[in-house]
Amino acid sequence: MQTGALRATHEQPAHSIDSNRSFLFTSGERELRATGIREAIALPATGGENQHGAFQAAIAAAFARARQAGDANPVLIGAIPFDVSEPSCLYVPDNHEWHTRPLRPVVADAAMPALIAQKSLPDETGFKRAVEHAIVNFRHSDVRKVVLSVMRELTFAGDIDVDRLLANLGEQNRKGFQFRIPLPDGGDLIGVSPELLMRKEGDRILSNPLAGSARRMADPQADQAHAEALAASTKDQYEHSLVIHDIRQRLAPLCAALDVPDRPSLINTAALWHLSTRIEGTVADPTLSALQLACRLHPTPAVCGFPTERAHRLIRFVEPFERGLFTGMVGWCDAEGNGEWVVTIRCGMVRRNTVTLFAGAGIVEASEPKSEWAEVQTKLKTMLNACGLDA
Ligand SMILES: C=C(O[C@@H]1C=C(C(=O)O)C=C[C@H]1O)C(=O)O
Repeated sequence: MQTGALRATHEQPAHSIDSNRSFLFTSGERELRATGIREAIALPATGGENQHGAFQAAIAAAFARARQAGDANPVLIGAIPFDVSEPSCLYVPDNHEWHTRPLRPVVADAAMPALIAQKSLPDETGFKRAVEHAIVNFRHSDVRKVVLSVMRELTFAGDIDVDRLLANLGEQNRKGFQFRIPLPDGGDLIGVSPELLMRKEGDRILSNPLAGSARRMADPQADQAHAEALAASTKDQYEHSLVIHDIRQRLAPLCAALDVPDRPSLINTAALWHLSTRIEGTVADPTLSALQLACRLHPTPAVCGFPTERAHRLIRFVEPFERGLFTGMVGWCDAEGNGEWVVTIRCGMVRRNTVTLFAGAGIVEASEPKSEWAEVQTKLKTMLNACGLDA
């Protein structure tokens, strides 16, 4: 087979993964369902914005093989980690279909097995210390923002029904992008992301970064007050503006037109309010793919910090765990370059009876350790609630 060299080093042989594994990606009223693994691509996405680099060449070759095998319009679906030098988790599935999303019934949480243990890494003290460390670092360097996160490991009394958990997740944010991606170790990455990194359809592109967050409240007046306070917060506006500045800088040279609103608007999920900016444009070279453009933006200061490289170094220094796929990107694309890639947040890895959750928060000089801890706990709620648990 032509791919021999690649497979030997970076690709997971398809036969080592259960061919019945299933994939899901939802977007608005549409959902992409796929089954079976025609090919798995683990090649790191380093240089992924470059059309002629090894990564894009491997994907083009996989599409060509799928077409040769009779799939007229193959898709690529999967996830790319936060650190693009780590293996990708991408697949060309055997079969895929687009559906209109069914209206799912609310599923009773009682179906989840009992929680028997949970652990946060770092714990509250460790996280607050990391935030303080970052704030001190801002005063002595030109790093302006860093996103720090926590990992929560949950152990249940029995195996998790992934379909049931996914159905519960859908209730947390119907407007969000739901996903399920099989992991090479037999687990599944699942989540419901509110954040669109890149959508491309023909020559039109859309990116909808989020940064700046506030907790939703049960009382409508208090909820509205939280939203207004977020919109008026200088700290959150600043955090947001660093993301928009970076995305604009990266996209502008590639676009014939680019519309970046002057001020963010507010969006919400069941648990959170966010500052949001819809950046729309037209690419100058229509052959640029959604995945190339997503690789050009990733990791944005919404999940890494600013400036990117130095923030990334600070994360490696202070975070006591590997992020893996968390704060990477997840989505799909076709051989014509259309596709959607969202930021891998509000997510977890399900492996038999364990669920590993992640959440992060953007830290700037005006941040307070206590409120940043509260923010990551609120972000964990999306997945915790789907597991039938309180934060
Ligand atoms: C990192 C996460 O979220 C990111 C950080 C945000 C913030 O700092 O306000 C908001 C949305 C996301 O870009 C997460 O949910 O885990």
